[in-house]
Amino acid sequence: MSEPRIWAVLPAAGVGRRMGGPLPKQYLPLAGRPVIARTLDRLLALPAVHGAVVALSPEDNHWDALGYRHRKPVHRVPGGAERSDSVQSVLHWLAEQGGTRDYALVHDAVRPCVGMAELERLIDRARDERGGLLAFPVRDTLKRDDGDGHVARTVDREGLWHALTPQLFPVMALREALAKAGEAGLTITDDASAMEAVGGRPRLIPGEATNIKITRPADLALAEAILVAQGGTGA
Ligand SMILES: Nc1ccn([C@@H]2O[C@H](COP(=O)(O)OP(=O)(O)OP(=O)(O)O)[C@@H](O)[C@H]2O)c(=O)n1
Ligand SMILES: C[C@](O)(CO)[C@H](O)COP(=O)(O)O
Repeated sequence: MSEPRIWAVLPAAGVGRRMGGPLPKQYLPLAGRPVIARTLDRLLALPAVHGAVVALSPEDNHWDALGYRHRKPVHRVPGGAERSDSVQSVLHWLAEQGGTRDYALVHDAVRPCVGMAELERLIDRARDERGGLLAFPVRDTLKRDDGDGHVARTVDREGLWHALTPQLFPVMALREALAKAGEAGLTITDDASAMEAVGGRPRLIPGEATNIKITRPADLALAEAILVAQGGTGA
């Protein structure tokens, strides 16, 4: 029997409401190369990653124009209404293609600054049933508001982490967890929260604050500065 493979799973079917503008943010140029192409380049550079599956909006008319090519396989599937639906669509496809023993390395298409060291750390430490996610501890003092623009109290930040992507889980376990969370009507903003909802305790693997998600316009300049600092703006 062949070894289980790791697939990069890229939810890329969002419209970028907070970014605004006509072009979805995953296709915006970042230091001269589209965001999604930079993200794919980094994930596919990992020897442990077999290939990628990208979830695109059914209305997407930008992917083909991108002409993304790689020596590893890159597949596309239709995404869904929510990020979790897009991830689920990829997992269904992988299961249908015989990937029931494989792993999903789920990564936002709009996190192009993910570093090779943190990627390798996640794969080294979380390639098992428990799985894991990149994250970093909350550094700032946290305030709870009173709903009227004033501080109600300061929140203890001890033990709180920012959840990043990638997040690494077995394809079938994540598929089942997302289905159960959906049936229960839970709001699932990341893949780990679906695993948690069915009793999982994913590993927190130290990630970098530079692994930002491009969400708002100012994030583009920040991402470019991070790429320059990493020495990684080459197209
Ligand atoms: N129905 C959706 C919604 C989001 N995503 C993807 O999930 C990632 C993280 O989501 P987010 O930053 O929230 O992207 P958008 O949904 O595009 O942004 P916004 O919430 O501002 O509209 C992005 O790569 C986005 O394309 C997806 O595949 N399918
Ligand atoms: C998946 C994610 O990027 C982890 O931080 C995040 O949960 C997406 O959150 P958003 O609020 O939908 O942008």
